[in-house]
Amino acid sequence: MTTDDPGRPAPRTAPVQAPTTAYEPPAEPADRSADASAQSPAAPPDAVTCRALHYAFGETKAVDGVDLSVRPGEVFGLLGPNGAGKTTAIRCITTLLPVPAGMVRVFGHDAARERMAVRRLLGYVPQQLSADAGLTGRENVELFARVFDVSRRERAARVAQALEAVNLTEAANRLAKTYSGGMIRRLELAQALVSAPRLLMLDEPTIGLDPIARTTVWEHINAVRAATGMTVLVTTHYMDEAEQYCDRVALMHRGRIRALGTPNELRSALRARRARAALAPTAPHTSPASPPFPSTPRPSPAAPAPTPPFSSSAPSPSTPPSTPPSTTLSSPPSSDAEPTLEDVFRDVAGSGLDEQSGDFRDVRSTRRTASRVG
Ligand SMILES: Nc1ncnc2c1ncn2[C@@H]1O[C@H](COP(=O)(O)OP(=O)(O)OP(=O)(O)O)[C@@H](O)[C@H]1O
Repeated sequence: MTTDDPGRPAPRTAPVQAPTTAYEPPAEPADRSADASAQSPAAPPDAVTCRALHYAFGETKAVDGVDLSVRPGEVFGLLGPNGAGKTTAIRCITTLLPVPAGMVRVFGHDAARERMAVRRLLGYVPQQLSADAGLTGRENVELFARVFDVSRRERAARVAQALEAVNLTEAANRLAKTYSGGMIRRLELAQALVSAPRLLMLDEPTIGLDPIARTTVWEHINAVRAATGMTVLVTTHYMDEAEQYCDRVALMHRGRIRALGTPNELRSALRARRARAALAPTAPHTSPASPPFPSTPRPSPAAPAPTPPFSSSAPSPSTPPSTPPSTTLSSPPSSDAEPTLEDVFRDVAGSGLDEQSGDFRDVRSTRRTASRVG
């Protein structure tokens, strides 16, 4: 592990830098480490390597051939609409869902063959509530310390450190049921941190929180990361969070990764595609070179918490799907505006995003998560 100055904000750039090519559809992700065998034997292993990862629930292909590598020390964001397969991928990496040998490695350990070794390296904050409302904050963290086999000698100090890291020392002796949504998320973070993980996995860590609580959660994540060099793998619906806090992101849709790179690389690649499209001869729009749909409106400032851009496109019985504007390649809509990450997503995911993202189960589970912390 590397040690940085804990007082300094975490760097936006991953400590381990290797040239990355932003993905351009329809090719496979161009990330240099998508192929683990490309790493030299002497190179330190990636924090996470997935090779052709797939997982199905019956007929539903939740994850459908994902190749990605998360580098040690980076904050890696897995983005996508409801039902994209983010949680399933995360659960495969945590070993909670079984996968065949060779598909997932965590710091070089195979998730199928070395399950316990993988688990010892992980801290995991699931979408579902993992804190016990009837216990105090401290008791909740102590419970996790025991479950994760923190030695009895170290336990009290580690629990105190974890609570301190998320600014819950003062509230530690209160029952968790008296905590606000933001405090519960921070408590869950303390639970995950108590085992001093090398890889922290967070599934929608800020869903349902107000903007201030969201920022606070991220500040704590970043402070711990800066102090310990831990790697963070996070799923989120919030594009703005990904832009601000993630070194690299993978955009996931229908079980597959559609784009992978730094937010800047992905935006630049879209800018270049739009420029090429603008130079091309006029033709009816059939390619994903320009966004087929107008951008999702930004959430209303009056809303208690920002609406995830993706969930607003979930199917609704009363809202018909938006109609694509008729457009040509020589006049892509908003081609001169600076593209956002959401534009990139719409570009690579195409028209399926609005109409078919997330079924009832997916939307319901997101809403449940949001309401239980809200
Ligand atoms: N336990 C399950 N049984 C059956 N199907 C499931 C189960 N869990 C997930 N799925 C399906 O697998 C697909 C991927 O779901 P997953 O929860 O991984 O997506 P997600 O991107 O994490 O979505 P969300 O943002 O809503 O959490 C969806 O079609 C979902 O309905």
